Amino acid sequence: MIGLSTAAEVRAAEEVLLAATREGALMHRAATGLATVCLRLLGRAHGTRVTLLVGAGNNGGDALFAGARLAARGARVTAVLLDPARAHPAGLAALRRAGGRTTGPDGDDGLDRADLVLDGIVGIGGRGGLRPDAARLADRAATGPGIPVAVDVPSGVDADTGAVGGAAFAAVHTVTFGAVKPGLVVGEGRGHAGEVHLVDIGLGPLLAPARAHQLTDADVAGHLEPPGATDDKYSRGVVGVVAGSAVYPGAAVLCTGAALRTRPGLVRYAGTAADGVRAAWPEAIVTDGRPGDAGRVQAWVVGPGMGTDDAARSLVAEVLATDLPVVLDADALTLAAREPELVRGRAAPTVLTPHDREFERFGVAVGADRIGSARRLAADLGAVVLLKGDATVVAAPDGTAFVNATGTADLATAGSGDVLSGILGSLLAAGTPPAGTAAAAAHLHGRTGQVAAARGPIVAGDLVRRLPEAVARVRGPVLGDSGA
Ligand SMILES: NC(=O)C1=CN([C@@H]2O[C@H](COP(=O)(O)OP(=O)(O)OC[C@H]3O[C@@H](n4cnc5c(N)ncnc54)[C@H](O)[C@@H]3O)[C@@H](O)[C@H]2O)[C@@H](O)CC1
Ligand SMILES: Nc1ncnc2c1ncn2[C@@H]1O[C@H](COP(=O)(O)OP(=O)(O)O)[C@@H](O)[C@H]1O
Ligand SMILES: [K+]
Repeated sequence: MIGLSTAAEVRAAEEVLLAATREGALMHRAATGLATVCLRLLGRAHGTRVTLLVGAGNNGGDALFAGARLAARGARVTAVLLDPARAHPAGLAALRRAGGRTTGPDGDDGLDRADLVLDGIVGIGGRGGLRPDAARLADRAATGPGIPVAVDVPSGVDADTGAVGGAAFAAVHTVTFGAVKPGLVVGEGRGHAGEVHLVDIGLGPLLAPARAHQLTDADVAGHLEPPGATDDKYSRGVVGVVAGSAVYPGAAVLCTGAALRTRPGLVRYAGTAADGVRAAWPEAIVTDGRPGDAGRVQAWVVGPGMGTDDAARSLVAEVLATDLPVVLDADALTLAAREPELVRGRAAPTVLTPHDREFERFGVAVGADRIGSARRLAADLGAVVLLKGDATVVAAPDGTAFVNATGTADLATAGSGDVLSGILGSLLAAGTPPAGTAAAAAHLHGRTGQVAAARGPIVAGDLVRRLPEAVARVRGPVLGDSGA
Protein backbone atom coordinates (compact mmCIF):
# COMPACT_ATOMS: atom_id res chain seq x y z
CA MET A 1 0.00 0.00 0.00
CA ILE A 2 1.33 3.42 -0.92
CA GLY A 3 0.52 6.17 1.59
CA LEU A 4 -0.52 9.54 0.19
CA SER A 5 0.61 12.39 2.47
CA THR A 6 -0.66 15.95 2.42
CA ALA A 7 1.66 18.97 2.28
CA ALA A 8 1.02 19.62 5.99
CA GLU A 9 1.89 16.02 6.89
CA VAL A 10 5.10 16.23 4.85
CA ARG A 11 6.05 19.57 6.40
CA ALA A 12 5.44 18.27 9.93
CA ALA A 13 7.74 15.29 9.31
CA GLU A 14 10.31 17.50 7.58
CA GLU A 15 10.50 19.81 10.57
CA VAL A 16 11.48 16.94 12.84
CA LEU A 17 14.04 15.65 10.36
CA LEU A 18 15.46 19.12 9.64
CA ALA A 19 16.13 19.60 13.35
CA ALA A 20 17.97 16.27 13.47
CA THR A 21 20.14 16.66 10.35
CA ARG A 22 22.82 19.12 9.33
CA GLU A 23 21.71 22.17 7.38
CA GLY A 24 20.96 21.46 3.73
CA ALA A 25 21.15 17.69 4.11
CA LEU A 26 17.53 17.10 3.14
CA MET A 27 17.72 19.30 0.10
CA HIS A 28 20.88 17.47 -0.99
CA ARG A 29 19.08 14.14 -0.69
CA ALA A 30 16.17 15.53 -2.70
CA ALA A 31 18.44 17.03 -5.37
CA THR A 32 20.54 13.86 -5.69
CA GLY A 33 17.40 11.78 -6.27
CA LEU A 34 16.11 14.37 -8.71
CA ALA A 35 19.35 14.49 -10.70
CA THR A 36 19.44 10.68 -10.84
CA VAL A 37 15.98 10.53 -12.41
CA CYS A 38 16.93 13.30 -14.87
CA LEU A 39 20.06 11.41 -15.91
CA ARG A 40 18.01 8.29 -16.48
CA LEU A 41 15.55 10.21 -18.63
CA LEU A 42 18.31 11.94 -20.61
CA GLY A 43 20.39 8.80 -21.06
CA ARG A 44 23.59 10.88 -20.59
CA ALA A 45 24.47 14.33 -19.27
CA HIS A 46 27.36 15.40 -21.46
CA GLY A 47 26.28 17.72 -24.24
CA THR A 48 22.62 17.80 -23.23
CA ARG A 49 20.76 21.07 -22.65
CA VAL A 50 18.75 21.54 -19.48
CA THR A 51 16.60 24.52 -18.50
CA LEU A 52 15.66 25.07 -14.87
CA LEU A 53 12.61 27.16 -14.01
CA VAL A 54 13.47 28.47 -10.58
CA GLY A 55 11.05 30.08 -8.13
CA ALA A 56 11.91 31.91 -4.92
CA GLY A 57 11.48 29.01 -2.48
CA ASN A 58 13.10 25.71 -1.60
CA ASN A 59 11.50 24.07 -4.62
CA GLY A 60 13.74 26.28 -6.74
CA GLY A 61 16.64 25.26 -4.47
CA ASP A 62 16.07 21.62 -5.35
CA ALA A 63 16.13 22.47 -9.05
CA LEU A 64 19.36 24.51 -8.69
CA PHE A 65 21.23 21.78 -6.80
CA ALA A 66 20.06 19.10 -9.24
CA GLY A 67 21.06 21.38 -12.11
CA ALA A 68 24.50 21.77 -10.52
CA ARG A 69 24.92 17.99 -10.49
CA LEU A 70 23.94 17.75 -14.16
CA ALA A 71 26.26 20.65 -15.07
CA ALA A 72 29.12 18.95 -13.25
CA ARG A 73 28.61 15.98 -15.56
CA GLY A 74 28.77 18.11 -18.68
CA ALA A 75 25.19 19.24 -19.24
CA ARG A 76 24.65 22.81 -20.47
CA VAL A 77 22.36 24.15 -17.79
CA THR A 78 20.41 27.43 -17.90
CA ALA A 79 18.54 28.54 -14.81
CA VAL A 80 15.68 30.97 -15.38
CA LEU A 81 15.27 32.87 -12.10
CA LEU A 82 11.72 34.12 -11.68
CA ASP A 83 12.74 36.33 -8.79
CA PRO A 84 16.55 36.69 -9.10
CA ALA A 85 16.97 38.50 -5.76
CA ARG A 86 15.27 35.65 -3.85
CA ALA A 87 16.62 32.57 -5.62
CA HIS A 88 18.03 29.97 -3.17
CA PRO A 89 21.56 31.41 -2.51
CA ALA A 90 23.40 28.14 -1.84
CA GLY A 91 21.74 26.44 -4.81
CA LEU A 92 22.62 29.36 -7.03
CA ALA A 93 26.26 29.30 -5.91
CA ALA A 94 26.46 25.54 -6.52
CA LEU A 95 25.06 25.88 -10.03
CA ARG A 96 27.46 28.69 -10.90
CA ARG A 97 30.44 26.75 -9.52
CA ALA A 98 29.49 23.83 -11.74
CA GLY A 99 29.42 26.07 -14.82
CA GLY A 100 25.68 26.65 -15.15
CA ARG A 101 24.42 30.03 -16.34
CA THR A 102 21.51 32.08 -15.07
CA THR A 103 19.05 34.51 -16.60
CA GLY A 104 15.93 36.46 -15.62
CA PRO A 105 12.39 35.61 -16.66
CA ASP A 106 12.73 37.63 -19.87
CA GLY A 107 16.20 36.40 -20.85
CA ASP A 108 17.27 33.62 -23.22
CA ASP A 109 15.71 30.65 -21.40
CA GLY A 110 16.79 27.99 -23.89
CA LEU A 111 13.34 26.40 -23.78
CA ASP A 112 13.19 26.13 -27.57
CA ARG A 113 16.20 23.78 -27.63
CA ALA A 114 16.22 22.11 -24.22
CA ASP A 115 16.43 18.33 -23.86
CA LEU A 116 14.90 18.53 -20.39
CA VAL A 117 13.07 21.22 -18.42
CA LEU A 118 12.97 21.14 -14.63
CA ASP A 119 10.02 22.88 -13.04
CA GLY A 120 11.23 24.27 -9.71
CA ILE A 121 8.81 27.20 -9.72
CA VAL A 122 6.79 26.16 -6.65
CA GLY A 123 6.35 22.97 -4.68
CA ILE A 124 4.22 22.33 -1.63
CA GLY A 125 4.44 26.05 -0.77
CA GLY A 126 2.42 27.03 -3.87
CA ARG A 127 -1.00 28.62 -3.71
CA GLY A 128 -3.41 28.90 -6.64
CA GLY A 129 -2.56 29.02 -10.32
CA LEU A 130 0.78 30.30 -11.56
CA ARG A 131 1.53 34.01 -11.68
CA PRO A 132 1.87 35.51 -15.19
CA ASP A 133 5.69 35.19 -15.61
CA ALA A 134 5.67 31.61 -14.37
CA ALA A 135 2.59 30.78 -16.44
CA ARG A 136 4.27 32.03 -19.62
CA LEU A 137 7.36 29.88 -19.00
CA ALA A 138 5.27 26.81 -18.17
CA ASP A 139 3.40 27.37 -21.39
CA ARG A 140 6.61 27.63 -23.44
CA ALA A 141 7.95 24.51 -21.78
CA ALA A 142 4.81 22.62 -22.79
CA THR A 143 5.32 23.44 -26.48
CA GLY A 144 9.11 23.08 -26.48
CA PRO A 145 11.17 19.95 -27.16
CA GLY A 146 12.43 19.28 -23.60
CA ILE A 147 11.13 16.47 -21.38
CA PRO A 148 9.06 18.34 -18.79
CA VAL A 149 9.98 17.20 -15.28
CA ALA A 150 8.28 18.66 -12.21
CA VAL A 151 10.18 19.03 -8.94
CA ASP A 152 8.08 17.62 -6.08
CA VAL A 153 4.75 18.89 -7.49
CA PRO A 154 3.91 20.38 -10.89
CA SER A 155 3.75 24.12 -10.22
CA GLY A 156 0.16 25.37 -10.16
CA VAL A 157 -1.24 22.02 -8.97
CA ASP A 158 -2.64 21.81 -5.43
CA ALA A 159 -0.55 19.11 -3.75
CA ASP A 160 -3.43 17.95 -1.52
CA THR A 161 -6.36 17.90 -3.90
CA GLY A 162 -4.99 17.87 -7.44
CA ALA A 163 -6.97 21.03 -8.16
CA VAL A 164 -5.58 23.24 -10.90
CA GLY A 165 -6.79 26.79 -10.28
CA GLY A 166 -5.30 28.43 -13.39
CA ALA A 167 -2.07 28.00 -15.36
CA ALA A 168 0.04 25.01 -14.30
CA PHE A 169 3.16 23.16 -15.45
CA ALA A 170 2.31 20.10 -17.54
CA ALA A 171 4.90 17.48 -16.56
CA VAL A 172 5.51 14.10 -18.11
CA HIS A 173 7.46 13.05 -15.01
CA THR A 174 7.24 14.29 -11.44
CA VAL A 175 10.02 13.57 -8.97
CA THR A 176 8.47 13.88 -5.54
CA PHE A 177 10.18 13.86 -2.15
CA GLY A 178 9.45 11.96 1.04
CA ALA A 179 5.94 10.82 0.16
CA VAL A 180 3.55 10.81 -2.78
CA LYS A 181 1.10 13.69 -2.43
CA PRO A 182 -2.58 13.04 -3.22
CA GLY A 183 -2.67 15.82 -5.82
CA LEU A 184 -0.22 13.91 -8.01
CA VAL A 185 -2.54 10.96 -8.49
CA VAL A 186 -6.06 12.38 -8.49
CA GLY A 187 -8.14 14.94 -10.36
CA GLU A 188 -6.53 17.35 -12.81
CA GLY A 189 -3.21 17.10 -10.98
CA ARG A 190 -2.84 13.50 -12.10
CA GLY A 191 -2.71 14.56 -15.75
CA HIS A 192 -0.20 17.31 -14.95
CA ALA A 193 2.11 15.03 -12.93
CA GLY A 194 2.56 12.23 -15.45
CA GLU A 195 4.70 9.39 -14.13
CA VAL A 196 5.49 9.85 -10.43
CA HIS A 197 8.98 8.99 -9.08
CA LEU A 198 9.30 8.92 -5.29
CA VAL A 199 12.64 9.89 -3.77
CA ASP A 200 13.21 8.70 -0.20
CA ILE A 201 14.65 11.52 1.90
CA GLY A 202 14.23 9.69 5.20
CA LEU A 203 10.78 11.02 6.17
CA GLY A 204 9.11 7.59 6.27
CA PRO A 205 9.14 6.84 10.02
CA LEU A 206 8.25 10.45 10.87
CA LEU A 207 5.16 10.75 8.72
CA ALA A 208 1.74 10.61 10.38
CA PRO A 209 -0.20 7.52 9.30
CA ALA A 210 -1.62 8.37 5.87
CA ARG A 211 -5.39 8.85 5.56
CA ALA A 212 -5.34 8.15 1.83
CA HIS A 213 -3.69 5.26 0.03
CA GLN A 214 -3.05 3.61 -3.30
CA LEU A 215 -3.28 -0.16 -3.52
CA THR A 216 -0.84 -2.37 -5.38
CA ASP A 217 -1.46 -5.77 -6.96
CA ALA A 218 0.01 -7.38 -3.85
CA ASP A 219 -2.55 -5.63 -1.63
CA VAL A 220 -5.44 -6.75 -3.80
CA ALA A 221 -4.23 -10.33 -4.20
CA GLY A 222 -5.53 -11.10 -0.69
CA HIS A 223 -9.08 -10.51 -1.97
CA LEU A 224 -8.56 -12.97 -4.80
CA GLU A 225 -7.23 -16.08 -3.06
CA PRO A 226 -7.93 -19.26 -5.00
CA PRO A 227 -10.32 -21.69 -3.28
CA GLY A 228 -8.84 -24.08 -0.72
CA ALA A 229 -9.45 -27.80 -0.33
CA THR A 230 -12.23 -27.29 2.20
CA ASP A 231 -14.10 -24.61 0.23
CA ASP A 232 -17.44 -25.23 -1.43
CA LYS A 233 -19.57 -22.98 -3.60
CA TYR A 234 -21.28 -21.44 -0.56
CA SER A 235 -18.20 -20.83 1.54
CA ARG A 236 -16.73 -18.48 -1.07
CA GLY A 237 -19.56 -15.96 -0.57
CA VAL A 238 -22.83 -15.85 -2.47
CA VAL A 239 -23.65 -12.70 -4.43
CA GLY A 240 -27.16 -11.50 -5.22
CA VAL A 241 -27.77 -9.27 -8.25
CA VAL A 242 -30.85 -7.11 -8.80
CA ALA A 243 -30.40 -5.36 -12.11
CA GLY A 244 -31.64 -4.90 -15.66
CA SER A 245 -35.13 -5.18 -17.05
CA ALA A 246 -36.97 -7.42 -19.49
CA VAL A 247 -36.44 -4.89 -22.28
CA TYR A 248 -32.84 -4.08 -21.31
CA PRO A 249 -31.21 -7.21 -19.91
CA GLY A 250 -27.68 -6.07 -20.82
CA ALA A 251 -26.74 -4.49 -17.49
CA ALA A 252 -27.95 -7.59 -15.62
CA VAL A 253 -25.98 -9.89 -17.91
CA LEU A 254 -22.76 -7.87 -17.51
CA CYS A 255 -23.11 -7.45 -13.76
CA THR A 256 -23.92 -11.11 -13.15
CA GLY A 257 -21.12 -12.23 -15.47
CA ALA A 258 -18.57 -10.02 -13.72
CA ALA A 259 -19.66 -11.34 -10.32
CA LEU A 260 -19.32 -14.93 -11.55
CA ARG A 261 -15.92 -14.41 -13.12
CA THR A 262 -14.36 -12.57 -10.16
CA ARG A 263 -14.67 -15.22 -7.44
CA PRO A 264 -16.59 -18.07 -8.94
CA GLY A 265 -18.75 -19.54 -6.17
CA LEU A 266 -22.40 -18.80 -6.53
CA VAL A 267 -24.31 -15.87 -8.01
CA ARG A 268 -28.05 -15.46 -7.64
CA TYR A 269 -30.04 -13.14 -9.85
CA ALA A 270 -33.51 -11.77 -9.08
CA GLY A 271 -35.40 -9.55 -11.50
CA THR A 272 -37.23 -9.05 -14.73
CA ALA A 273 -34.18 -9.69 -16.93
CA ALA A 274 -34.25 -13.32 -15.77
CA ASP A 275 -34.59 -14.79 -19.27
CA GLY A 276 -31.63 -12.82 -20.60
CA VAL A 277 -29.44 -13.69 -17.61
CA ARG A 278 -30.38 -17.39 -17.79
CA ALA A 279 -29.48 -17.51 -21.47
CA ALA A 280 -26.13 -15.78 -20.98
CA TRP A 281 -25.11 -17.37 -17.66
CA PRO A 282 -26.45 -20.88 -17.06
CA GLU A 283 -24.10 -20.94 -14.05
CA ALA A 284 -26.23 -18.35 -12.19
CA ILE A 285 -29.28 -19.24 -10.11
CA VAL A 286 -32.01 -17.10 -11.55
CA THR A 287 -35.46 -16.05 -10.41
CA ASP A 288 -37.85 -13.56 -11.95
CA GLY A 289 -39.22 -12.90 -8.46
CA ARG A 290 -38.15 -10.42 -5.80
CA PRO A 291 -34.80 -10.35 -3.96
CA GLY A 292 -36.42 -12.19 -1.06
CA ASP A 293 -37.23 -15.10 -3.41
CA ALA A 294 -33.63 -15.52 -4.55
CA GLY A 295 -32.34 -17.58 -1.64
CA ARG A 296 -29.55 -16.78 0.82
CA VAL A 297 -26.83 -14.38 -0.26
CA GLN A 298 -23.95 -12.64 1.54
CA ALA A 299 -23.97 -9.37 -0.44
CA TRP A 300 -26.30 -7.59 -2.86
CA VAL A 301 -25.65 -5.52 -5.93
CA VAL A 302 -28.64 -3.43 -6.90
CA GLY A 303 -29.29 -0.86 -9.56
CA PRO A 304 -27.73 -1.26 -13.01
CA GLY A 305 -30.34 -0.85 -15.74
CA MET A 306 -33.36 -1.37 -13.45
CA GLY A 307 -35.09 1.97 -13.94
CA THR A 308 -36.32 4.40 -11.32
CA ASP A 309 -40.06 3.72 -11.19
CA ASP A 310 -42.05 2.62 -8.13
CA ALA A 311 -41.29 -1.04 -8.78
CA ALA A 312 -37.56 -0.32 -8.86
CA ARG A 313 -37.85 1.81 -5.73
CA SER A 314 -39.49 -1.02 -3.83
CA LEU A 315 -36.73 -3.46 -4.87
CA VAL A 316 -34.01 -1.07 -3.73
CA ALA A 317 -35.82 -0.51 -0.42
CA GLU A 318 -36.18 -4.27 0.09
CA VAL A 319 -32.47 -4.86 -0.45
CA LEU A 320 -31.48 -1.93 1.78
CA ALA A 321 -33.75 -3.27 4.53
CA THR A 322 -31.58 -6.41 4.79
CA ASP A 323 -28.65 -6.66 7.19
CA LEU A 324 -26.27 -7.55 4.37
CA PRO A 325 -23.60 -5.51 2.55
CA VAL A 326 -25.17 -3.71 -0.43
CA VAL A 327 -23.65 -2.12 -3.53
CA LEU A 328 -25.84 0.68 -4.88
CA ASP A 329 -25.12 1.50 -8.52
CA ALA A 330 -26.69 3.42 -11.39
CA ASP A 331 -30.51 3.70 -11.06
CA ALA A 332 -30.35 2.70 -7.39
CA LEU A 333 -28.20 5.79 -6.82
CA THR A 334 -30.85 8.02 -8.32
CA LEU A 335 -33.39 6.44 -5.99
CA ALA A 336 -31.11 6.65 -2.94
CA ALA A 337 -30.44 10.34 -3.68
CA ARG A 338 -34.19 10.94 -3.43
CA GLU A 339 -34.40 9.08 -0.11
CA PRO A 340 -30.95 9.14 1.52
CA GLU A 341 -32.46 7.99 4.83
CA LEU A 342 -32.76 4.52 3.25
CA VAL A 343 -28.94 4.44 3.33
CA ARG A 344 -28.33 6.46 6.51
CA GLY A 345 -30.34 4.08 8.65
CA ARG A 346 -28.36 0.96 7.72
CA ALA A 347 -26.14 -0.91 10.13
CA ALA A 348 -24.58 -3.18 7.48
CA PRO A 349 -22.07 -1.77 4.95
CA THR A 350 -23.36 0.14 1.93
CA VAL A 351 -21.14 1.06 -0.99
CA LEU A 352 -22.32 3.69 -3.48
CA THR A 353 -20.63 3.76 -6.87
CA PRO A 354 -21.49 7.09 -8.53
CA HIS A 355 -19.85 8.76 -11.48
CA ASP A 356 -19.82 12.58 -11.34
CA ARG A 357 -23.37 13.10 -12.61
CA GLU A 358 -24.77 10.50 -10.24
CA PHE A 359 -22.79 12.03 -7.38
CA GLU A 360 -24.34 15.43 -8.09
CA ARG A 361 -27.81 13.99 -7.51
CA PHE A 362 -26.92 13.86 -3.80
CA GLY A 363 -26.95 17.66 -3.78
CA VAL A 364 -23.37 18.86 -4.43
CA ALA A 365 -21.19 18.78 -7.52
CA VAL A 366 -17.91 16.85 -7.19
CA GLY A 367 -15.74 19.88 -7.96
CA ALA A 368 -11.93 19.93 -8.07
CA ASP A 369 -11.32 18.17 -4.73
CA ARG A 370 -12.47 14.63 -5.51
CA ILE A 371 -11.16 13.01 -2.34
CA GLY A 372 -12.72 15.73 -0.17
CA SER A 373 -16.06 15.47 -1.95
CA ALA A 374 -16.17 11.68 -1.65
CA ARG A 375 -15.25 11.92 2.05
CA ARG A 376 -18.03 14.42 2.75
CA LEU A 377 -20.73 12.32 1.08
CA ALA A 378 -19.44 9.17 2.81
CA ALA A 379 -19.60 10.90 6.20
CA ASP A 380 -23.05 12.32 5.47
CA LEU A 381 -24.53 8.95 4.47
CA GLY A 382 -22.52 6.72 6.78
CA ALA A 383 -21.62 4.70 3.67
CA VAL A 384 -18.59 4.01 1.51
CA VAL A 385 -18.49 6.17 -1.63
CA LEU A 386 -16.66 4.92 -4.70
CA LEU A 387 -16.45 7.95 -6.97
CA LYS A 388 -15.68 6.77 -10.49
CA GLY A 389 -13.33 8.59 -12.81
CA ASP A 390 -9.97 8.23 -14.52
CA ALA A 391 -8.57 7.81 -11.00
CA THR A 392 -11.44 6.38 -9.01
CA VAL A 393 -11.63 7.54 -5.38
CA VAL A 394 -13.02 5.47 -2.52
CA ALA A 395 -13.88 7.14 0.79
CA ALA A 396 -15.17 5.71 4.05
CA PRO A 397 -17.27 7.65 6.59
CA ASP A 398 -14.22 7.92 8.90
CA GLY A 399 -12.24 9.71 6.18
CA THR A 400 -10.06 6.78 5.12
CA ALA A 401 -9.62 7.12 1.37
CA PHE A 402 -8.09 5.28 -1.56
CA VAL A 403 -7.13 6.50 -5.02
CA ASN A 404 -7.08 3.87 -7.72
CA ALA A 405 -3.82 3.38 -9.57
CA THR A 406 -4.89 1.05 -12.39
CA GLY A 407 -7.08 1.54 -15.45
CA THR A 408 -7.20 2.99 -18.92
CA ALA A 409 -9.42 5.48 -20.72
CA ASP A 410 -10.68 2.49 -22.75
CA LEU A 411 -12.86 1.77 -19.71
CA ALA A 412 -15.02 4.74 -20.69
CA THR A 413 -17.42 2.45 -22.55
CA ALA A 414 -21.08 1.63 -21.97
CA GLY A 415 -21.59 -1.12 -19.41
CA SER A 416 -18.13 -0.78 -17.90
CA GLY A 417 -19.70 0.42 -14.63
CA ASP A 418 -22.01 -2.63 -14.55
CA VAL A 419 -18.91 -4.82 -14.66
CA LEU A 420 -17.39 -2.88 -11.76
CA SER A 421 -20.47 -3.33 -9.58
CA GLY A 422 -20.48 -7.08 -10.30
CA ILE A 423 -16.81 -7.33 -9.32
CA LEU A 424 -17.46 -5.32 -6.16
CA GLY A 425 -20.47 -7.41 -5.11
CA SER A 426 -18.45 -10.54 -5.57
CA LEU A 427 -15.58 -9.29 -3.38
CA LEU A 428 -17.94 -7.89 -0.70
CA ALA A 429 -19.65 -11.26 -0.34
CA ALA A 430 -16.44 -12.50 1.29
CA GLY A 431 -17.20 -10.21 4.25
CA THR A 432 -14.06 -8.05 4.12
CA PRO A 433 -14.20 -4.38 5.26
CA PRO A 434 -16.11 -2.39 2.65
CA ALA A 435 -13.80 0.56 1.86
CA GLY A 436 -10.70 -1.56 1.23
CA THR A 437 -12.84 -4.04 -0.67
CA ALA A 438 -14.28 -1.30 -2.88
CA ALA A 439 -10.75 -0.06 -3.58
CA ALA A 440 -9.71 -3.62 -4.45
CA ALA A 441 -12.64 -3.88 -6.87
CA ALA A 442 -11.67 -0.62 -8.59
CA HIS A 443 -8.08 -1.91 -8.84
CA LEU A 444 -9.14 -5.21 -10.42
CA HIS A 445 -11.57 -3.44 -12.77
CA GLY A 446 -8.75 -1.14 -13.91
CA ARG A 447 -6.34 -4.06 -14.42
CA THR A 448 -9.02 -5.85 -16.40
CA GLY A 449 -9.36 -2.81 -18.64
CA GLN A 450 -5.60 -2.76 -19.18
CA VAL A 451 -5.48 -6.48 -19.96
CA ALA A 452 -8.44 -6.27 -22.35
CA ALA A 453 -7.35 -3.05 -24.07
CA ALA A 454 -3.91 -4.48 -24.83
CA ARG A 455 -5.59 -6.28 -27.74
CA GLY A 456 -7.40 -3.25 -29.15
CA PRO A 457 -10.64 -1.38 -28.56
CA ILE A 458 -12.95 -2.95 -26.03
CA VAL A 459 -16.63 -3.30 -25.14
CA ALA A 460 -17.81 -4.12 -21.64
CA GLY A 461 -18.30 -7.80 -22.50
CA ASP A 462 -14.55 -8.03 -23.18
CA LEU A 463 -13.95 -7.01 -19.57
CA VAL A 464 -16.05 -9.91 -18.33
CA ARG A 465 -14.22 -12.31 -20.65
CA ARG A 466 -10.78 -11.12 -19.61
CA LEU A 467 -11.47 -10.99 -15.86
CA PRO A 468 -9.86 -14.38 -15.12
CA GLU A 469 -6.64 -13.23 -16.79
CA ALA A 470 -6.69 -9.98 -14.82
CA VAL A 471 -7.26 -11.90 -11.57
CA ALA A 472 -4.24 -14.08 -12.38
CA ARG A 473 -2.19 -10.98 -13.14
CA VAL A 474 -3.13 -9.33 -9.83
CA ARG A 475 -2.39 -12.53 -7.90
CA GLY A 476 1.08 -12.54 -9.45
CA PRO A 477 3.31 -15.51 -10.18
CA VAL A 478 2.64 -18.66 -8.16
CA LEU A 479 5.68 -19.47 -6.01
CA GLY A 480 7.49 -22.54 -7.26
CA ASP A 481 5.92 -22.23 -10.71
CA SER A 482 8.79 -22.33 -13.17
CA GLY A 483 6.48 -21.16 -15.93
CA ALA A 484 6.97 -24.46 -17.77
N1 LIG B 1 11.81 21.84 3.89
C1 LIG B 1 12.80 21.07 3.46
O1 LIG B 1 13.76 20.81 4.13
C2 LIG B 1 12.76 20.49 2.14
C3 LIG B 1 12.00 21.10 1.14
N2 LIG B 1 12.05 20.64 -0.11
C4 LIG B 1 11.49 21.41 -1.20
O2 LIG B 1 10.91 22.60 -0.75
C5 LIG B 1 9.62 22.77 -1.29
C6 LIG B 1 8.82 23.65 -0.39
O3 LIG B 1 9.56 24.85 -0.31
P1 LIG B 1 8.99 26.25 0.21
O4 LIG B 1 8.26 26.05 1.46
O5 LIG B 1 10.11 27.17 0.20
O6 LIG B 1 7.89 26.64 -0.86
P2 LIG B 1 7.91 26.55 -2.45
O7 LIG B 1 9.28 26.64 -2.99
O8 LIG B 1 7.08 25.42 -2.84
O9 LIG B 1 7.09 27.86 -2.84
C7 LIG B 1 7.31 29.10 -2.20
C8 LIG B 1 7.59 30.17 -3.21
O10 LIG B 1 6.72 30.12 -4.31
C9 LIG B 1 6.07 31.37 -4.49
N3 LIG B 1 4.71 31.07 -4.97
C10 LIG B 1 3.69 30.57 -4.24
N4 LIG B 1 2.59 30.41 -5.02
C11 LIG B 1 2.97 30.80 -6.28
C12 LIG B 1 2.27 30.86 -7.52
N5 LIG B 1 0.99 30.51 -7.63
N6 LIG B 1 2.95 31.30 -8.62
C13 LIG B 1 4.25 31.67 -8.52
N7 LIG B 1 4.94 31.63 -7.36
C14 LIG B 1 4.31 31.22 -6.25
C15 LIG B 1 6.12 32.04 -3.16
O11 LIG B 1 6.13 33.42 -3.31
C16 LIG B 1 7.42 31.52 -2.58
O12 LIG B 1 8.46 32.33 -3.01
C17 LIG B 1 9.12 21.37 -1.48
O13 LIG B 1 8.09 21.29 -2.42
C18 LIG B 1 10.39 20.68 -1.92
O14 LIG B 1 10.56 20.85 -3.31
C19 LIG B 1 12.98 19.58 -0.45
O15 LIG B 1 14.19 20.19 -0.74
C20 LIG B 1 13.16 18.59 0.65
C21 LIG B 1 13.58 19.27 1.89
N1 LIG C 1 -11.00 8.25 -18.83
C1 LIG C 1 -11.08 7.17 -18.05
N2 LIG C 1 -9.96 6.54 -17.62
C2 LIG C 1 -10.04 5.44 -16.84
N3 LIG C 1 -11.21 4.90 -16.42
C3 LIG C 1 -12.35 5.48 -16.81
C4 LIG C 1 -12.35 6.64 -17.63
N4 LIG C 1 -13.64 6.99 -17.82
C5 LIG C 1 -14.40 6.08 -17.17
N5 LIG C 1 -13.63 5.17 -16.55
C6 LIG C 1 -14.09 4.05 -15.72
O1 LIG C 1 -15.07 3.32 -16.48
C7 LIG C 1 -16.18 3.01 -15.67
C8 LIG C 1 -17.42 3.67 -16.27
O2 LIG C 1 -18.52 3.46 -15.44
P1 LIG C 1 -19.93 4.13 -15.74
O3 LIG C 1 -19.77 5.58 -16.06
O4 LIG C 1 -20.82 3.76 -14.65
O5 LIG C 1 -20.36 3.40 -17.09
P2 LIG C 1 -21.72 2.65 -17.47
O6 LIG C 1 -22.81 3.39 -16.76
O7 LIG C 1 -21.80 2.79 -18.96
O8 LIG C 1 -21.57 1.25 -17.05
C9 LIG C 1 -15.83 3.47 -14.26
O9 LIG C 1 -15.26 2.41 -13.54
C10 LIG C 1 -14.78 4.57 -14.50
O10 LIG C 1 -13.88 4.69 -13.41
K1 LIG D 1 7.46 22.33 -9.00
